[in-house]
Amino acid sequence: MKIAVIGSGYVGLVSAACFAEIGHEVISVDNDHAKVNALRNGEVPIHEQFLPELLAKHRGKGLKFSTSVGDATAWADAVFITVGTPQSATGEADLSYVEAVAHEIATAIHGSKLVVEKSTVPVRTCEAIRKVLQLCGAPADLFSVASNPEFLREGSAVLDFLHPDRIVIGVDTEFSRGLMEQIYWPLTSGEYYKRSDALGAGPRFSECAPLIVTSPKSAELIKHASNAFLAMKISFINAVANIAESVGADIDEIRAGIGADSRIGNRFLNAGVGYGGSCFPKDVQAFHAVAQECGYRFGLLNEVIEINAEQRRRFILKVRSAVWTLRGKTLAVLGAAFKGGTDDIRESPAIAIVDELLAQGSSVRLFDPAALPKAKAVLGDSVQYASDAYDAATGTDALLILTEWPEFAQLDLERLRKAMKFPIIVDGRNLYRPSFMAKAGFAYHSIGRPELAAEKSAQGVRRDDWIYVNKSGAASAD
Ligand SMILES: NC(=O)c1ccc[n+]([C@@H]2O[C@H](COP(=O)([O-])OP(=O)(O)OC[C@H]3O[C@@H](n4cnc5c(N)ncnc54)[C@H](O)[C@@H]3O)[C@@H](O)[C@H]2O)c1
Ligand SMILES: O=c1ccn([C@@H]2O[C@H](COP(=O)(O)OP(=O)(O)O[C@H]3O[C@H](CO)[C@@H](O)[C@H](O)[C@H]3O)[C@@H](O)[C@H]2O)c(=O)[nH]1
Repeated sequence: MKIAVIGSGYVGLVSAACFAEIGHEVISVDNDHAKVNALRNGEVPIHEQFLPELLAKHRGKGLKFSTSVGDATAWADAVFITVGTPQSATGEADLSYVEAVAHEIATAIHGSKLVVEKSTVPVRTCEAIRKVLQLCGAPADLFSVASNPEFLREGSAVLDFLHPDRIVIGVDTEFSRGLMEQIYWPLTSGEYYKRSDALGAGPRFSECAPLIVTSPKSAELIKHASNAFLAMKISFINAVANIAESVGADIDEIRAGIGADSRIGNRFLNAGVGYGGSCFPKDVQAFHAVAQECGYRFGLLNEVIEINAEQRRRFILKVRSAVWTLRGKTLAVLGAAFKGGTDDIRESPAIAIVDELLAQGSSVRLFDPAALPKAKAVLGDSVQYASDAYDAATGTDALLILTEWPEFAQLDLERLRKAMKFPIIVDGRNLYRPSFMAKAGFAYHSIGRPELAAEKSAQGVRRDDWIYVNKSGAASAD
């Protein structure tokens, strides 16, 4: 099958590489000429596991790059739209990029064509795309429009694409259903997983990817509802963590107790500084706007958003409690990305927290394994950039963990403690057990878990005298 993928960002590039991996001929298109040139020259614009390997394997063979939507559309059987749908000033999704691409596609529809909407969009966007294509002169009998929402997560995008929990196709013609089924057949039949070079094959994954066939409108709603539900899970556990914190209970124990109920499950119940990224914040807002437009007041989503915002504010107060006053303090910050495994800082809680710490008079020494170049682009020289976690910790009053990178959960604590002026850690991702950290000589503060005094006598532990551990989670006076 010949597939054009319009937009070579996180979703477009990963989808294009994976479509090539499962045997299709693919053109990945972007209107950013520098990006396309870089891709042609073998550069990989984003940090994503297995993406460099897939690009190297298929570049110039099953996978080509272009800046022309028209040429790629004219050549392809199916054209996937994967451009951004950012949040507009009023909360709803800004569909101007999708619309612009639809205009370009329309002019190149001369033979039978399937247009597939893969960006995250409000319900009825497929309908709108169909109208735009017709208005721009594409003959109605030559094309179909389908919805195929994408559920990949950054950091594990390639494996998520190749081993999905489900593939959702929203179709309303036999033609579009047939083509979509053909495109995903290597995954839904399990043929891909039998290949000796299949990525990520093994007992962790099922033998065939489940296919869910719906109407385009249902598919569009499935995507928004999925993201809103996952965001709700995170806000829910964060709210429970705040209650646990106020009474000295332990959110880890609570999560295990809740998650053992198979109707609930324990995934996506990690308390922390709240969700970020390019999807949840904008998609919860956009879904709320969709509900409003349908005449339904979806107040639950407002609460999800508010709890998430509150979580960042509470974290700042927690840091302030731990170091007494933020003014004049030097803080090590581990993590800039919105989550571990990615260099993406869009809507990152870490960046928002760093901004607030700076505003309240602290200095920051920042380290992230992948996101420093992107962090530099927004933070400039307002912070110092460290070469690793220990460099970041050197001479600091406290260390904050803001991103759940696996390597931040395996730090050499003795080395860290020696590097710091005072052994204080405020962990916004609950990466360590409090009892373990107390034994390692740290005043360790985390989210929704009991605070234990440092056990070892170490330089700076005398500070425990004035470290104010406020059980209600409220701020101490500055
Ligand atoms: N990032 C994720 O993890 C993820 C996962 C699932 C769904 N989504 C959704 O997928 C969509 C894309 O997200 P993303 O993170 O890949 O965005 P992105 O910003 O990383 O990439 C979008 C790309 O589209 C290109 N583009 C914009 N207009 C274009 C045009 N007219 N012609 C050609 N290229 C054009 C941009 O240059 C950019 O490279 C969004 O709707 C998002 O909500 C994202
Ligand atoms: O228990 C958890 C799980 C996640 N997070 C945070 O939630 C945010 C989002 O994480 P994640 O969902 O793993 O990353 P994304 O790459 O944004 O993926 C989400 O958004 C994508 C875009 O729509 C969807 O395709 C995915 O299915 C959906 O998981 C990050 O800030 C995480 O730190 C938590 O705080 N606690």
